[in-house]
Amino acid sequence: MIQSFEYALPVVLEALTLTSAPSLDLYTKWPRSELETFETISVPCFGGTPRIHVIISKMGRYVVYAKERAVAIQAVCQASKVCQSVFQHLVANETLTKNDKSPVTVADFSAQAIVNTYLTKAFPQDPIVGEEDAQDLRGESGRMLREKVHSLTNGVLNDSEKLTEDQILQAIDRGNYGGGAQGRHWALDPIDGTKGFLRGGQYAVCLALIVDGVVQLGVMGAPNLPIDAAKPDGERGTLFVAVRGQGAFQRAFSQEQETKIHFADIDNTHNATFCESVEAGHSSHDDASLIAKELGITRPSIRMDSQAKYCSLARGDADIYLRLPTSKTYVEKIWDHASGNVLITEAGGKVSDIHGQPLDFSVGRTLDKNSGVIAANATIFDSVLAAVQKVLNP
Ligand SMILES: Nc1ncnc2c1ncn2[C@@H]1O[C@H](COP(=O)(O)O)[C@@H](OP(=O)(O)O)[C@H]1O
Ligand SMILES: [Mg+2]
Ligand SMILES: [Mg+2]
Ligand SMILES: [Mg+2]
Repeated sequence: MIQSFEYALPVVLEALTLTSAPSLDLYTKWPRSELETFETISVPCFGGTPRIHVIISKMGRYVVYAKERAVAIQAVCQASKVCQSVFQHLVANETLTKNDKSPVTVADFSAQAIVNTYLTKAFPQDPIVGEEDAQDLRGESGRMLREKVHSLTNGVLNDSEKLTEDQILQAIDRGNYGGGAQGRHWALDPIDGTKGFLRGGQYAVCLALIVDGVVQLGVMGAPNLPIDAAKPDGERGTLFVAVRGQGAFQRAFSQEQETKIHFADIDNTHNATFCESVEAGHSSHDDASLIAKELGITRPSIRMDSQAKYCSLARGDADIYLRLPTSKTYVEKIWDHASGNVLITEAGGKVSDIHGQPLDFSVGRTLDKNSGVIAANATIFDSVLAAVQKVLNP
């Protein structure tokens, strides 16, 4: 614990100069009395130097989110490991069909148990909105799955962190928070794109920190995404990180050095590439092709599962993401978009729903006030929105 302002100041400045101006603005608002709540931790840092010490605050408002960033990265990396190993050994009875007919696997449950365990250890007061719950793992009918999730989860946690079956069920069910507009909570999709995961396509472990209804931090692990889209057969396993006001970064799973990422330069939609879900039931392919025509796009769409689409845009592999409603009743979930949302804005993009409204993460577990999603480079966003509105006439 650092007690003295004089000692803390240079280290605070060192930490803040690593980030962009908004964080420096935060410093000026920092009440002197709160300096006593700082602690020093070691985190992977941006571009080059392997590790530095930074100061963090335990007070929600004035943090640079250094500890949150480091913990989220560790949790997502460990959960991604489980997904990778499960994929190689998944057997038929390790996948269930949920009430909404969507699939869930032992990897989804284990990834949620792992991330929630790390979050709870580091931030015991923070509630979590997680996609899965442990209902199907309880009782005699859930025994086989429960045992499998138990061994997978403990396979990743180190000796001092090992959990009993009951503790694993509790960890998963810590994701039952209702969300809302006040305070901090995490949003977790342990595997986004479970269908992609099952077919060997793209999927992502997606974790976001939401504070007073606004996404502040997003970390995504995409185990099947090539580190360089220009080398599709090259190394796979890419981690994406964004903190509001501090930029967007990617790194390989295999190393800690991060690279700053940004949308591709584009000023005309004719030259754009757009991406959409593989599943026509998640986003209307027919409407997307009409919108593409309206925008003068000639390149075929990139169909990709999961929030890897947001990642692809953020590093310039594609320019537009269209998620166009296929039914009037489906409501998007916050865990399907929270981490992608901050990644897009930090990489120079804009996100809205089909009405042009920002995604509202303050209304609970769902994006109840929104319909569909559009993301694009800020330079062409207005043209894309206009085309969406012309075609859908929402
Ligand atoms: N009718 C629907 N419309 C839009 N999204 C849907 C949907 N049914 C399911 N989804 C969501 O689509 C997500 C996958 O998105 P994508 O098509 O971009 O890969 C799923 O996440 P999970 O795989 O985490 O369940 C699920 O939450
Ligand atoms: Mg699901
Ligand atoms: Mg999802
Ligand atoms: Mg999921």
